[in-house]
Amino acid sequence: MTEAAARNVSALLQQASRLVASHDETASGSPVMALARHIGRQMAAGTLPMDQVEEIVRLLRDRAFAGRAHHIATYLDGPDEQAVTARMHAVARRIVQPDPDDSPVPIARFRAAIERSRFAAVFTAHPTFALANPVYEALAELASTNPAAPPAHVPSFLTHRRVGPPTLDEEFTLATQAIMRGRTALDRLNAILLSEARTHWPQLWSTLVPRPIIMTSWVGYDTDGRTDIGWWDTLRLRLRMKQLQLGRMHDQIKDTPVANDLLTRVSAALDAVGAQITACPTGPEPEAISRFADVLINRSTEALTSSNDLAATFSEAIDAASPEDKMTLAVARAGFMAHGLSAAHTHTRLNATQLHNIARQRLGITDSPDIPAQRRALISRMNEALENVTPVEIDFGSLLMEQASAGRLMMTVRQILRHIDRTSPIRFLIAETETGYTLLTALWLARLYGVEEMIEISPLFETQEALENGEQIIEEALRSPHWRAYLQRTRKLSLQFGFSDSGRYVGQLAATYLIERLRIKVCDLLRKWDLAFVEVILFDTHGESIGRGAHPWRLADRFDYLSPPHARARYARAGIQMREETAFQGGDGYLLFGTQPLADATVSIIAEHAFAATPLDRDPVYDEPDFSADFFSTIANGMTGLVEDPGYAALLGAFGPSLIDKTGSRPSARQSDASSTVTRIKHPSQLRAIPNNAILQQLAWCANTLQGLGTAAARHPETFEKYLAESPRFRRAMDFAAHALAHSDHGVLRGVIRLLDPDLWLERATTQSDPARQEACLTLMHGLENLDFWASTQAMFRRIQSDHLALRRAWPDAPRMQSDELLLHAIRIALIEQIWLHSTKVPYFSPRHAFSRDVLTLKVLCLEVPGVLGELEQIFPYRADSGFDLDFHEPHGPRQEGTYRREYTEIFEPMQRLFQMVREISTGVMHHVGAFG
Ligand SMILES: C=C(OP(=O)(O)O)C(=O)O
Repeated sequence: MTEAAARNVSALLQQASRLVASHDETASGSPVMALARHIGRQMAAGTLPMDQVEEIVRLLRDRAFAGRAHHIATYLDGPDEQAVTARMHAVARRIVQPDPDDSPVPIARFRAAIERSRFAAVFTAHPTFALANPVYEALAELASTNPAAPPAHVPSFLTHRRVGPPTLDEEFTLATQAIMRGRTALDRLNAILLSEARTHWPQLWSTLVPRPIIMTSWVGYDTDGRTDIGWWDTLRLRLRMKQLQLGRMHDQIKDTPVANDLLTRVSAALDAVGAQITACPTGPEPEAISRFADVLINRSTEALTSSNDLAATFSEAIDAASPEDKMTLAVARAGFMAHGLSAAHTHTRLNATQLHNIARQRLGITDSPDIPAQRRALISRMNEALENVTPVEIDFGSLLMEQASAGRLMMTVRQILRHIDRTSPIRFLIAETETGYTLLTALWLARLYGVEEMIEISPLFETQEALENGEQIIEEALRSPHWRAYLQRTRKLSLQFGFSDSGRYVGQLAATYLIERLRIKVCDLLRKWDLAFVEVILFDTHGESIGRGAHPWRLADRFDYLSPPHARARYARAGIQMREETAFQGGDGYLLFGTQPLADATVSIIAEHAFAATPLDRDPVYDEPDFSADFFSTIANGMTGLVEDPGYAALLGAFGPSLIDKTGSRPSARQSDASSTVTRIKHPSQLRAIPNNAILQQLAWCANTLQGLGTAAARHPETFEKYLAESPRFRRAMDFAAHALAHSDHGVLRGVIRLLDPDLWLERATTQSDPARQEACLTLMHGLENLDFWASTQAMFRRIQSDHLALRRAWPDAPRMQSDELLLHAIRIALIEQIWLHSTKVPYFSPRHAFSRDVLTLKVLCLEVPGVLGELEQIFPYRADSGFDLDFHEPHGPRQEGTYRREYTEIFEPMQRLFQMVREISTGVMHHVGAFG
């Protein structure tokens, strides 16, 4: 860093620290705005040139990056090799000997404990791939070195941003790299479980096939709200998973001489699967599909269609192996049998409306499931359909012709189960389920295609309606004899809870309370319907950030927060088996599997959680259910009020979306079958949860974690304080609020809102003596008047701030944003102002298509800078076209090159650089928050 930049950054940091120290919640102006103004003036005066700003931003970003690396290490309690091994051994010993003063359990009990999958890590492609891949890698590497403090030196990258959003294939590659590390960590755990067994049961241990923890993926199979994944993509990626699984096993056993038969079989299967992948179509082309069908179907025996096909050969090889090879083979078998013919299990997903569509098309059911009064009739019609349905055989031609997306997905599932892997069940997740009718429709469709026994139909509870009425939804289905028979046969009930969608509507803290309540009610329901023998699979799709339900400080706490010990104990007491599943989401979540030491540490903590004893511990918060109900419903009221506040949508839609890069192949808005895209956000539901939350983080107000909390705390100040100190469950929830407060600042939010206020620009125009500058401020004032964000955002700010003041009164020592982060925000406000002001210097141009001067102003105010610069490049071409150098069959004459070079160097290029820094700051903010979205 240059000396001048270093001087500037230290002066700015001092100012930011003074702001933090002043704790001035009540200041009527915005101190952050004052800092931003100071930066802006220095930039305009040239005492803080752009290259220094860039240096300062990178410095602050790198410090945040170092802090994040350290945070990941502490999140995993230090990925230290010895500690991880010790943790895994302790788990194994506890299973063998739950009571250290008693003798070991019989092998049958040990077998029952480890041969049941009790936890799944689900790798999802949620779009949180916010950083460039080498930056993620560096972050994981630094975290793996287990620094006792944030590292002093970090790799210097010009930018932490991606070049562009990842494609589905890239997401798949990143997911499978993480999954493979997870599998290696599972092997390590399984080896420890087996060696512990060997010391107790030297003759029998090698008959054990542990699978307590498994890996699962939905990358390529989750089609909820996206129309860009064709069934051929799903099949191709599913075959790739098979190839990875077989290849992995091949490598594990290739040096064990007794496994020759096995190796020959696996090599042949790999050849066949390779050919199937090569033949995969890339679109709905009948001839290509017919060729694919030939290879897929006619080589399926060679490619293996069940892991059981290898069971006998595996056992023979293990029996014949040397003691050392026995362990190698037993571990390989465990991983293979636990996952079937895939590197990870398969979760597919679609939206409830897609199922309703197919029922309308095929069964003529036109009533709307959204109208409660019509549901009883709908359900009875679906029961009739279930009664009368006759399974149909399909081929790829049927799939090719199918128009309904739900039909296509179920047929794809059928083809996987028929030709790729017959014995591994497939999860069928249904987003936005709000009625039991949806579940019965899925069952009807599964029965139609003959896959009922092999799919795990799972509602996803994520809307407010679903969280509040989840038990009625399940009971609606349970009243159907078909649904009960389905549960009895499969002996499983799968449920999914969406933490971020629910959190953004009712508030993150209220959502987890509702989810916990629902979990307990499901336990009661199963007993009521004599289905306590059914295993309950609870899949939590939380993300890595607090806004998406991830505990901010420790992975162990994250598990206890998602799945509170109290609820687990209720299941244990009712004798109901439970499998927990938890999401590791694309980009951020894969970091916890980003190197082998991190993956090992993560799996060891999962193992500790999965085998933790579940006594019905006394947590005082459960003694006062009235307090919890009132406290969390006050939060829900506060948040639902905010969600409906037009100022909130205006805030999210103003320039928030432009602060973040596109971070995945999934669109930011839910798409429907009849896809439509939203231009201006009128309601938060027009955004998906991740961008919604990411925008809040960038605007420095984690509203979805904080809103309503102040009012709730103010209603019960003493109880609030008491539970903060005494209740682990309550304390964990408040850790979310603490983290949110550490990364929220009312001054920044106020600053952003003030920026959108035409009054501010009028005031600035009034104080300007330079007529050009005055005109510039007035242009921005008019533009903001047209956008009309100001009145509603200011009203919304009053709502937020009054709740916040109540929270600070109830919790005076709650954390605050620190100076580095505050300074990043202040710089960004200054940069935004500079971009806006530069845009007013664009010379007159006649409107081109729909792009006029007014449109330019509006788009720049919403920071749609790349699009605007693209248009301006057409209007003011400043680059010579290489075509001008062609031979035009006369002597080469002069070219009027660079006509608009001045505009380029004085307006467009600075705007471009400023905007790049605006987005670079976003990566710094993300490092502080510890996640995207
Ligand atoms: C399931 C969720 O994510 P999404 O629906 O955005 O995939 C959620 O966590 O709310």
